[in-house]
Amino acid sequence: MIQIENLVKRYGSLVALDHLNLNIEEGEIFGLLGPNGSGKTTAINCLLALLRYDKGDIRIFGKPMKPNSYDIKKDIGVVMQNVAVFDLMSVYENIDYFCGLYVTNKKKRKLLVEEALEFVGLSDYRKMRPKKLSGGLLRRLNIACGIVHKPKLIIMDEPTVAVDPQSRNKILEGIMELNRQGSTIIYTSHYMEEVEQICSRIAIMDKGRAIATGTTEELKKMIKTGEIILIDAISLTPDELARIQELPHVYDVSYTDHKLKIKLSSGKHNLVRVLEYLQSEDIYFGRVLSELPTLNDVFLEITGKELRD
Ligand SMILES: Nc1ncnc2c1ncn2[C@@H]1O[C@H](COP(=O)(O)OP(=O)(O)OP(=O)(O)O)[C@@H](O)[C@H]1O
Repeated sequence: MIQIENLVKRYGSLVALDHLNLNIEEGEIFGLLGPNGSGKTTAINCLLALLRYDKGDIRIFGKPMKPNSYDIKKDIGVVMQNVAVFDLMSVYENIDYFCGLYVTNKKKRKLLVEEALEFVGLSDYRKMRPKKLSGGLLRRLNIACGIVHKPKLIIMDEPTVAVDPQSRNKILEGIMELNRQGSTIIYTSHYMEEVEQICSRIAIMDKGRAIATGTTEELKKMIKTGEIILIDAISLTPDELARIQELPHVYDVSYTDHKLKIKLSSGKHNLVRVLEYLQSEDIYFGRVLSELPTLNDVFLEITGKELRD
């Protein structure tokens, strides 16, 4: 559905997109995950031909995307990072206005606006002006305006930033529902939990490049870490620490403030082996946690820095 090839965008001497390559298939919820400044919004703006770029090719629905590609644009719904609605119009009028940009038939429009209101849970707020809505409800209105015409492709740029948990869940459920109804979705975020929860495939972005692309499982298999064991309230001698380092699959051990963190590659019985060793040496310990790697670990291992700010 979308092909981005070798996309380069510079702002003066700053390279915001550095030969970005992406391939997005019909039916996906495709996540662009990256820290602030990694180039997600720039990529979206180039994709929508809102921003000129220096090099590269963008094709949507098999056709080259240009600023005047209205035949392509009519099938795209956009929910931008900054809320863009009219303060002097009510909730209903706002959604109706955006719908009217695509749908001229009044009857059909009324039906679509009612559906969008229901969909984002704003039916009871239809007469309210946007200024009276809470931050979360305002975001939901922003979404309703972007999706009301039922586009084939929906692009959402960080729609849950600074949103309360209730609205966030509503938004995430809504995105999955839109996808079930047939829309392909591109979703940018710097929240790895959200992206893991809803996206069928993810491109991890850093410094304007997609440094890894795949399903959550595929991304996690790209790194050495298969399991992380955390043990609290433990006292170890340097010898004992060295023995733990030698256990099978262990490749990194850190020990500070009586907290032990062991990184292991995937393998059966990793935790059992560690616990058996501690027991055999009569070493006391507190809480034990065994965690699977997160997308933050993927980012950390590939870039050497944390995904979180
Ligand atoms: N109009 C602009 N002029 C100059 N530099 C810009 C402009 N827009 C973005 N940049 C820079 O380009 C880089 C990529 O920014 P972009 O907004 O695309 O990142 P992002 O991943 O969307 O970040 P965020 O999550 O903060 O929105 C950043 O270093 C940013 O400072």
